Amino acid sequence: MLQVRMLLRIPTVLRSQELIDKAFSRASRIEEPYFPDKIERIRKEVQDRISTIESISRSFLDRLVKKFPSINNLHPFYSSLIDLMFDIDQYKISLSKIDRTSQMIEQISGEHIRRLKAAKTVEDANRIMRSYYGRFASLVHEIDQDLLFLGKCRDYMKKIPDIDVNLRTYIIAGMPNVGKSSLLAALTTKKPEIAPYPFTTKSVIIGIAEHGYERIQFIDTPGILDRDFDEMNQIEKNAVLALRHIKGTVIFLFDYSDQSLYDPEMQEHLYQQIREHINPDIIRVQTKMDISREKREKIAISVNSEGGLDPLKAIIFGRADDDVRR
Ligand SMILES: Nc1nc2c(ncn2[C@@H]2O[C@H](COP(=O)(O)OP(=O)(O)OP(=O)(O)O)[C@@H](O)[C@H]2O)c(=O)[nH]1
Repeated sequence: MLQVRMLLRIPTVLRSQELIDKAFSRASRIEEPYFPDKIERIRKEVQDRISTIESISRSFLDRLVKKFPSINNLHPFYSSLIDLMFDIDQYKISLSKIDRTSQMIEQISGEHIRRLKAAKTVEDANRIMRSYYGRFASLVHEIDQDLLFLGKCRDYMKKIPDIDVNLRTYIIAGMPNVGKSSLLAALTTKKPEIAPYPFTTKSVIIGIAEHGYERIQFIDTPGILDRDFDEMNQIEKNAVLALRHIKGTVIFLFDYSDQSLYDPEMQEHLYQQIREHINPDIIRVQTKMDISREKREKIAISVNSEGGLDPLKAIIFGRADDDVRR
């Protein structure tokens, strides 16, 4: 939970030009009407402008460095998802460049303010101001690609679902179109998604069921084909990472109906792969009983018929210690 909150608090990432415009526009509003002596007035004005630009830009950059989570502190499910989508080394490099730029802004601001103190004429002061604006803008432009990259990371991270690692959790898995999303919808408060064709679940989806005082978490994963991890597409990899890193019991759905897109052997093989290599805590469940010719598994359900989920609910909510895990 903590990790997700961290992700949600990451501030909007401005592009360089936006940051420069923001700082310059705030600085341009500064005027010092109270100094009778012109050079003193201009000196004070330029100094205040430099300090304003420094403080606006540095507070933004420092906040980014502070609020972007350190990959090492994230729950492995999140760090592996981020790793799947982005280059983790680039993530670290971009954050450290931003940190360094903030320090350099502090340094050039100090230097220019010192030079300003020695300025004798209004022209000198204005020249120092122009030099500062130029140096500042080029420093910020240098991190434009880093800001762009981190902005994309942020947008992605905000979409990662909010998994509560403290709740009892079931992860619904199986081949495409077996009825995973329908089961999630039937067991929880999550509205069903329209899923007319395979691979419709693109990322991990969470639903919660309230049972007495307990909140039970269900995680719907994208359908997986039975192939090596390296051959999988990003969507299937999402499912495998959820299965690998989220602690919980897997509900593996078998579809033996005529509607099934995959034959029983393929489904069995995928089941065995998950049980042996990813998570041994796994329950076999046959779905779509209302349109299946025969019952092949001990737990057989249907989301479409009255009481069709009872055999599974007895296990989950009744906590019946089952002999169904093989
Ligand atoms: N008759 C019947 N149809 C079902 C049942 N469960 C799911 N379906 C249908 O099967 C189709 C696929 O269901 P989904 O829940 O989208 O399957 P999924 O496994 O989440 O699919 P992907 O996300 O694409 O892997 C839909 O048309 C559902 O309406 C069931 O118990 N009985």
